[in-house]
Amino acid sequence: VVGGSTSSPKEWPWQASLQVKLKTQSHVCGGSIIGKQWILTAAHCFDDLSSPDIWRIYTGILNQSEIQANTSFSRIEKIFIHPQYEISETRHDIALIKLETPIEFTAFQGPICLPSEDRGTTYTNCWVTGWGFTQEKGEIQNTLQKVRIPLVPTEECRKKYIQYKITDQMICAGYKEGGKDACKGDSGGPLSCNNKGSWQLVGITSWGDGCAKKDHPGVYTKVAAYLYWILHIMEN
Ligand SMILES: O=C1CSc2cc(C(=O)N[C@@H](Cc3ccccc3)C(=O)NCCc3cc(Cl)ccc3-n3cnnn3)ccc2N1
Repeated sequence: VVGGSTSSPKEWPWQASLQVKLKTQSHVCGGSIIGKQWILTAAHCFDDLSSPDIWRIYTGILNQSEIQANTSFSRIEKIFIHPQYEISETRHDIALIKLETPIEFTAFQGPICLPSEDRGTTYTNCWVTGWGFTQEKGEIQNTLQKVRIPLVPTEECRKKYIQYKITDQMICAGYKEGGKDACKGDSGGPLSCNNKGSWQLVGITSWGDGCAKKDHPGVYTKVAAYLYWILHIMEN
């Protein structure tokens, strides 16, 4: 996250850190708890890391330094990639993770609501969170960062991204002057919006042209456009 600040404990209890252990272990993507056995994230996180066995899912943590050899984590039972997603494409950048065992909900880890039906609700209090870089040439942060970012109307976003396709299943967020944005390591994480006191998972951090550049908003998978897919997978 560029231009953000340090989060407090229990502020974003749905935020997960999706890590891969090969010879070494590292944070790869963010994710959001949407059920006791379910994490919603981005499909591109699994582009060449598709085996469930190499993943370690950490929930209820604020600092990466809390992760030691003896820190508990969840294993992946199954990864559901959206059927229309294509590797290194931007469309349908959404994936559901089913955990091997359900996690308990506490003040430190618990679910965020899925948005209600896509009725064009205007969200005015949206935040991006993650352990990603604070600048393009940066590094993974120890403490979970947060930044408030306004949504950008799709038509305006299309004007900024002429050479890309901004679909109706994407949502843009950013400041005209830049300076605040998601960045490397934040993808898969939540764009959380507080609507009348309840936090809703409006977007999944997906892609952008650089980080926090003027006239280059971040692009998020619009969760409301995938409600039927999400609920179908969770129910079956
Ligand atoms: O310990 C480490 C070493 S460095 C490192 C890099 C990344 C990374 O590039 N992630 C990409 C996505 C990715 C994930 C897995 C494999 C390959 C790529 C990302 O977050 N990308 C974020 C994409 C993005 C989204 C928005 Cl909304 C706005 C701006 C951007 N950015 C544009 N340029 N940089 N960020 C993830 C974890 C990492 N952990």
